[in-house]
Amino acid sequence: MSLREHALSLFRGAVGTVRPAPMLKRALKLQGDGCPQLLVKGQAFPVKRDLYLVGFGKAVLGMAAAAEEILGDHLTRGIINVPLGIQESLQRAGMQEMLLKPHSKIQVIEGAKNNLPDEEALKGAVAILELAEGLTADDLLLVLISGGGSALLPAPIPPIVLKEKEKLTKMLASRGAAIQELNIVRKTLSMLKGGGLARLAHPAQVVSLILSDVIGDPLDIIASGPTAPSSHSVQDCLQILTKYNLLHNLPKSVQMVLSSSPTKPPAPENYAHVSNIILGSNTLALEEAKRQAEGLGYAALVLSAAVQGEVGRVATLYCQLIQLVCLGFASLGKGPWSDELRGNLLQLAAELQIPGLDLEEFLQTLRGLGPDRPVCILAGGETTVQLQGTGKGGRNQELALRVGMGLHKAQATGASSPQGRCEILFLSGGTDGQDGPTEAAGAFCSPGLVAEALQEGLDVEAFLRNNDSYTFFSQFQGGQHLLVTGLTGTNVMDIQAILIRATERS
Ligand SMILES: Nc1ncnc2c1ncn2[C@@H]1O[C@H](COP(=O)(O)OP(=O)(O)OP(=O)(O)O)[C@@H](O)[C@H]1O
Ligand SMILES: O=C(O)[C@H](O)CO
Repeated sequence: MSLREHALSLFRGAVGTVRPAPMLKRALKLQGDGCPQLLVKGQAFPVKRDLYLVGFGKAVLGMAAAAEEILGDHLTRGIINVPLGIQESLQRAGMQEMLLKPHSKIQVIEGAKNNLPDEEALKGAVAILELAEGLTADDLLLVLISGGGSALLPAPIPPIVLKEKEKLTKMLASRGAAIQELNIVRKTLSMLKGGGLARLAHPAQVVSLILSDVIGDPLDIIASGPTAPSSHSVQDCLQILTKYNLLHNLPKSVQMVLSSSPTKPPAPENYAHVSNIILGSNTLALEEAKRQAEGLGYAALVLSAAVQGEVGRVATLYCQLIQLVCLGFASLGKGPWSDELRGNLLQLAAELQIPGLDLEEFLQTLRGLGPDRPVCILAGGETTVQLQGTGKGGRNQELALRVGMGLHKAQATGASSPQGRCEILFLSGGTDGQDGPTEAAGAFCSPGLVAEALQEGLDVEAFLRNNDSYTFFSQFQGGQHLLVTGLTGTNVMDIQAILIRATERS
């Protein structure tokens, strides 16, 4: 099998493990008929009376379909808020298993066009709020949460109206606020976010099943943490509004809510009736890819599930890592060149501030692998692209193209480049199957990409300048280096795989 076939199979395996149906079937069970119990990853929750389900997020339709199959007649009623048009597009894609059955007890509300809160999403949020408010101590509320949940669960604290909240969110996003910052502000202005849903559902038992699309899987940030205790105060929100120069332009309603917000978030004791359980994450997807890579004979290592930073810097990090592995294959791993490369790599990793990454340790493990086995380095997270051009692309395709350019430059500068002794493949893909506004999930690249593109009259630098990675990959060698999976129905950010094997013994 080619490296490319291996990479594709690893990507599919990683995504497969966090698809709603297998993920829920692994984690959720209902046991006993007389006094049934919900079992989630081994934790038991008695269903004393009624069992309700609510959900919000891009992957929630498939999660709800799988959950209803497991819960059967024990489910009393449910409401889910999902993206506009999702039922039709899943139907069209032939993904029947992600759709609810004809006589489902779960009501589906579609809204949040373009991932922005709207009247439909508000209607759904109000329906969920009313359901939660009416629960008793004998009820159990199962909450399904995935990325995109924030826009699908808008419930602004009066007198704030939806349009005002939407405008503020848009302004924060356009000024470059990170998802953590955006969601801290959303939590402060919402009745349901920041633990609000869980507090409203009290005294019912609340069990939330979460598919994480945020680096580090922070419960209080994913979908703005509607069932998680918030560690943020109104002070944090004010700081963010100040940082983005928005404090002095706030509508009266927002000012009123901010000035009457309690200075401290509700204490953790208010959440004794709640369990938040992460069912799927980038880490889980990478673990599966690692397992499968080992099965294919690779020495497989996970670099990090939290790779973040400007796409060009991240591409450099991957190029340098590839160089180091190839040096190892060429038995050139000791000496000044390697030390310089190592130093650069460590400095770059420090700059990128990848949470939890101990690169020194990673490099040591890498070095200990020995020269004979093919190497698979896996990583995940989300890069950022500062759009300069007007082209069509996504962060994964741009990353792959930049890695291709980096490897080309490294090859051109080193006469005895260690890359010559290695076969190398890089893949980056979005686990949701859609990279930016394109039909592809990502792209593959290898060191020959730039030179081969030139033979077809394609100038990679020019495509990069115009953020036109999708157009490049569509044209280059008939589009065969695009990763096309179609919508996957899940989302745990992006995944990268680097596969390297020696072509000759030195
Ligand atoms: N022409 C382009 N080239 C490179 N990146 C682009 C381009 N156009 C948009 N993007 C990037 O695509 C991203 C938006 O796409 P996408 O919807 O896949 O990501 P998202 O909003 O983070 O959603 P999700 O988390 O569901 O994947 C933004 O990060 C944006 O910078
Ligand atoms: O919905 C949201 O807030 C984002 O997708 C992060 O979870």
